[in-house]
Amino acid sequence: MLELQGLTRRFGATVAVDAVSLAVPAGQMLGIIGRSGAGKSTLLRLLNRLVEPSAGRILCDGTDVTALRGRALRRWRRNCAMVFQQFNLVQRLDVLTNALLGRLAYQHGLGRARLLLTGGFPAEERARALAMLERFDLLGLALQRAETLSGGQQQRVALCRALLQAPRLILADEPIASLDPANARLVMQALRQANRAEGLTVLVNLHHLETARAYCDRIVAMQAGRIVFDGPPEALDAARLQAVYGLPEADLAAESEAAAARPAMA
Ligand SMILES: Nc1ncnc2c1ncn2[C@@H]1O[C@H](COP(=O)(O)OP(=O)(O)OP(=O)(O)O)[C@@H](O)[C@H]1O
Repeated sequence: MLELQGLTRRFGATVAVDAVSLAVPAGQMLGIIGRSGAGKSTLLRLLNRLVEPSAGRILCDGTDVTALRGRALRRWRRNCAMVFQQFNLVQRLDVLTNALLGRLAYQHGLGRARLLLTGGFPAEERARALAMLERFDLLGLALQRAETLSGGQQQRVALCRALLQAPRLILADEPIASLDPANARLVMQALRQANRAEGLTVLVNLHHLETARAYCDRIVAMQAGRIVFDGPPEALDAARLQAVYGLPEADLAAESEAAAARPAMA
């Protein structure tokens, strides 16, 4: 169980995440929606401690994640695999090596440096990565450079890399915002499959309510850093959405598409 208690993050005068409290049972696939600037990315970045909270706590199975330091913090970050809108693959490396980078989280010091320099991952790890690629229908591309792949294929490689990290949580920040509908579907199916098959908890930021409805167990809607809806997909109908955002679903989708077209904030 992941628990956020009054989690808050301020950037100067902006309250990006405002006293968010949320309990996410293990194995749940949670979709987070909201208008641009609602605080969705900041919330995910708080969870893996890429961003530090201004107030509040994060607990995972009773452990205070907000207090972790050093090796324990590294272990937590390994437990939280991130999937990004722009895939973040190393373009000049092949697909197999990109997937294997998920295993780097288990190496430190000299061992890590050696792997980075030589790419010489042990046979057992390579076999594991190949099996993962096969599972997501990418085996035939294993030796191709990442830069030769379509966006949808790249995102599925990024998901393989995340799963090879053997995480407990997947934090996916608008994973399909740069993809066409067919590729978006494949990536969402892959994410859902990882959630179901491995019981992984998934928190996924999405622009499209329809996608969140189709794939998630639960939807949280954010506005100005706060949670304004939290419930099952079927409870978030058009009327409720209009009440939450003050605009119809079509306008929300159009606004979200415009936001996705803008370059992501570093
Ligand atoms: N590093 C930062 N420095 C200053 N302000 C920031 C920073 N990161 C986020 N913000 C601000 O915090 C608020 C929430 O931003 P965030 O990126 O979390 O929203 P979002 O819902 O993910 O938006 P989008 O869908 O456009 O990515 C915005 O007002 C944003 O400008």
